[in-house]
Amino acid sequence: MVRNGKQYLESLKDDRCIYIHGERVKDVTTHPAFAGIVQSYAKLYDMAADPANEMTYTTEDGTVANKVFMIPRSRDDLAQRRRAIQRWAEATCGFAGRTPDHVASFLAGFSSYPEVFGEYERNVHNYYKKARDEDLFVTYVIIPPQVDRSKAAYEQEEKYLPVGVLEERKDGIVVRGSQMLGTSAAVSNDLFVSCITPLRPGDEDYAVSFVVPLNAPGLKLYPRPSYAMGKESVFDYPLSTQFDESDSLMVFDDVFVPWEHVFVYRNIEATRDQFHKTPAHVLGNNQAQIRLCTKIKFLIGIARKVTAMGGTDKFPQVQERLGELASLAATVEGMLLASEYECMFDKYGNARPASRYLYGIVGMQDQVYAGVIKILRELVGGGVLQLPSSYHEMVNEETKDDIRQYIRATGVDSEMKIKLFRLAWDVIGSEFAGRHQQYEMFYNGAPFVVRGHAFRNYGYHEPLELLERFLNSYELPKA
Ligand SMILES: Cc1cc2nc3c(=O)[nH]c(=O)nc-3n(C[C@H](O)[C@H](O)[C@H](O)COP(=O)(O)OP(=O)(O)OC[C@H]3O[C@@H](n4cnc5c(N)ncnc54)[C@H](O)[C@@H]3O)c2cc1C
Repeated sequence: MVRNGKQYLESLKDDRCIYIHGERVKDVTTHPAFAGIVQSYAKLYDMAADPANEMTYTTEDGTVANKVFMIPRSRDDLAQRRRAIQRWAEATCGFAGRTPDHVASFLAGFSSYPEVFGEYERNVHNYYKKARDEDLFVTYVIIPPQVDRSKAAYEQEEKYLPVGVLEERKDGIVVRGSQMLGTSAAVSNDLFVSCITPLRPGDEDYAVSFVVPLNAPGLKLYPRPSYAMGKESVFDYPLSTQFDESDSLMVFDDVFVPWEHVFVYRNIEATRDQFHKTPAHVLGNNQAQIRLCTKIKFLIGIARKVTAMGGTDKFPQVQERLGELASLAATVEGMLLASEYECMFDKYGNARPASRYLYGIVGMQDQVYAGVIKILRELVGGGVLQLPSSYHEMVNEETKDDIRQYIRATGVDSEMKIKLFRLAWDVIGSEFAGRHQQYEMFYNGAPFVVRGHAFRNYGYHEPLELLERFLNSYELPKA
């Protein structure tokens, strides 16, 4: 089954426990902090449910599901999956990072490589099929809260700061503690919980993975401030109002998890292997790179239009900067397509995007995004700040003529100019924009972590062979 937007909205009315700006949220679908993103996600579900968008496929079990849940078995599967993910990314201009396709990719990866989960393998399969066939929106928290990064989980000053096993029961486990940083968790159905940072011997109580519904008793969400709230119009803040996914600290106040929702239990090796031995991490990162590629294209569109509007694109220096943007965008897209073209097949027949190219771009992502923003900032100049404080000045009889007269571009009316420059500000300067710079730098791990992926996945045999061949081609001269 593929849900539509209305079904998604209904599924969120479940009395989940969210505290924001001093109050407990009664209905996440109508609360001003979340209503914008909920509507945006509802549109994604409507898109997927519309056959014209070709986002569904028939599963190995004969059911019909969204392609974002697909286990790719060929290069063509990867391409089909990419096109489905790209449709969603285009609908949010790449500004929604934790759309349902992200964790759907992880779940597909888990289910496609069962041996890692040992006795819990059936739970993984069953849950994957449930999420796929009920079209569930699953998000994740896989990072312990920031307390003391120099210590192992078991060495922290209290036992249940990161989430860990409090009690084992006949019918399941009880967990206590917290985890960062649930992007979109407030507006999803289920939460996958685990730990992707390295665990050490002694950390067994934290070496778990499981899923819980967002309304599980004892589960509490503390989102950061909303960037949508207080923004009166989409015109003034087109991204903040529509795509603020929210990020929440998740608190597990003795949450019960039935055994059928446990994937890994007190097993350090399996906690690590679920991400890196299965295709989960590559598929999740492949989704993230498809989104990034779309986002950068969108930003380049803004740069191109801003410079054309101001006539600056006629200057060679500006063309050089646009060329720099073009190179960055083409590098991201090229690496994405190369990872698909050079995909590898594991022993279960899963098609995995080639890690050299995938992690090559993952390792540069913070620099690429920061580079694009820097150039865009340079190209828009102070134009983003010579705008009136809100759309009111554009419609108020007393002020609208001044605005129309002085905020303009050759051949472009003031409404179009302000619309574009407002959008540019929401990309480079608003709180929403700042959060996105933090997001692209950290959502996948700190920069030293992502560059570690690039280091481990490059495959140095080829350059070393090249080097050896050359070194062996000459010798020490005889005396
Ligand atoms: C906007 C946003 C959304 C996010 N969404 C999610 C989500 O949905 N789910 C989820 O699970 N996580 C999410 N995260 C969390 C993300 O995974 C973490 O931010 C990331 O793993 C890095 O952890 P940290 O932020 O605690 O940084 P830290 O690990 O504390 O690192 C901060 C800095 O300290 C230094 N440092 C720390 N440790 C070391 C070390 N061992 N060696 C050298 N230097 C070190 C580095 O300079 C590093 O950049 C999100 C983060 C952001 C910013």
